[in-house]
Formats: sequence, C-alpha cells, structure tokens
Amino acid sequence: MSARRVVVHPDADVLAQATASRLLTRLLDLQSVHAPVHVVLTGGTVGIKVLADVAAHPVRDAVDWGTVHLWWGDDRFVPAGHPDRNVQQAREALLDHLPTLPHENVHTIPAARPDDPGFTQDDAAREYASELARFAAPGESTPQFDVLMLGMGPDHHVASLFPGRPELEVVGVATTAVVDSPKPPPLRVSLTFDAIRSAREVWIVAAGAEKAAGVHAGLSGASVTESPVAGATGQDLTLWLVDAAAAAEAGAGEHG
Ligand SMILES: O=C(O)[C@H](O)[C@@H](O)[C@H](O)[C@H](O)COP(=O)(O)O
Repeated sequence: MSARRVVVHPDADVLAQATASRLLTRLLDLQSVHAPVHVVLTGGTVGIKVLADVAAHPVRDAVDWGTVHLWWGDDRFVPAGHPDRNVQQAREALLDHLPTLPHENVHTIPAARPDDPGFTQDDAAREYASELARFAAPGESTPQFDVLMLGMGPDHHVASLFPGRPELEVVGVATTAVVDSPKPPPLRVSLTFDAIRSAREVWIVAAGAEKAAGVHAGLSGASVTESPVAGATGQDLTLWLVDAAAAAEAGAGEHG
C-alpha cells in the first residue's frame, strides 16, 4: 500500500537544504541494506539547488558514491554541454564535486548531435530505454528506482509530461520523446508515467506561490490530463516536499 506524506518547510532555501539532507540520509539508510542504489534526479530551480546543497553537505562523503546510479526524469534534446541540459546543470552543481562517483554510474539522457542531424529525439528516447533496460530485472523495463525526484512547473507538469499532451498517454515503454514542449526548448526526452510510477519513492519538490495551485491539484486528485503532477506516485511513498508558499492552497485534509 502506497503512502502519501506532505512536508512543509518555511521557504525555498530551507526546503532545498532539508531535501539534500533527506536524500543523503536516505542514501545512507539504503546503502546499509542494499547496493546498488538507483536515484532519479530532476532539473528545475529547486532540483538543482538540492544538488548544490548535497555537494556542500557535511555528510556528503559518508555516502558510498561508487554504488549510486544516477538517472534523469527528463532532459532537453540539445547538444551535450548546453546550459539548458539538466545533466549539465547537475554536473556543475554536484557531479563535478564527487570524485568517487564512477562515470559509468551517471546515466544521462542522450543529447542532440549537431554533427549527426539524423539522430533524433526518438532515437535518444529509444537509447535511454535500452540503457534503463540494461539495469532492469527480467521482465521489467527500468531498474528499481529507490528515490525519484521531480520538480513541478507552474502549469503542473512533471519531468517533460505537460498538460494535455499525447506523451501523458504513452504506456508500455519507459521513455518518450517530446516535441513542441510548451516550455522551451521544444525537443525533450522524458520518462513516462509507467517508469515514474515504478519507483519505490517519488519525491515532488516545489517552492513558491506559482506552484500553489499545482500542489493543491496534485493533492486533491485532479485529472492527470490537466495536472500531470497528480499522476506522479511512488510504489511505497509519494512525498510532497514543499515550502509554505507552495502549500498555501492545500487544505488541512490534504496534508496526509
Ligand atoms: O526540464 C524541466 O523543465 C524540468 O525537469 C521540470 O520538470 C522542472 O523540474 C519544473 O519545471 C520545475 O522547475 P522550476 O523549479 O524551475 O519551476
């Protein structure tokens, strides 16, 4: 039975610091019972701030980064190294500061190849699905994600699953290409809901008044077509990590 919890922090800075502490604690706990550990990272303002706070955290080096595998919920289909790439932002915030994290544990969503225009976002989505399958148990299409973090857009999107878009309906595969994303850049690759919902724990991290309607929608069972965040749930736990401004429209009954 999956649980849902809501944790409200005073502001975005405390939210990011607390989420960094929570992630490191979760990694340490998980590593005391199993290895490897699979974590899915998110882009977005708070998502990247969390990574910077992990980098600066005093217990960062207590984690055995050698057995941590990092994945992404989505990325922008632009050339490698582009500042819009979630992985590029993650590298600068955290990965470049983790010398013991093996290169082969960093599972980036394939980037656009300017010298190979025939390599499309569909190819990138297929390639990422193959990489996920390589770490999956027989019959599964993804590794067992221990923690999957998601930011949420003001339009209630998660990963690159936007309201009213056909990608919301993609089932039976772990990844999807996205064209015409309403948030630039237009070309992206995203995990599907099937992949997101296979995670043991989904952590939705949101700060600011512009996220309040999305938090309310997600917690009150809105339609996934209108509020994709409502479809992001974990097998064991769906954890809403929000600041006070983002929690402003969530009723008392929605806090559990
Ligand atoms: O690639 C993306 O666009 C992000 O992965 C996206 O899903 C992000 O997490 C949210 O839009 C929240 O972003 P902010 O925290 O910057 O609002």
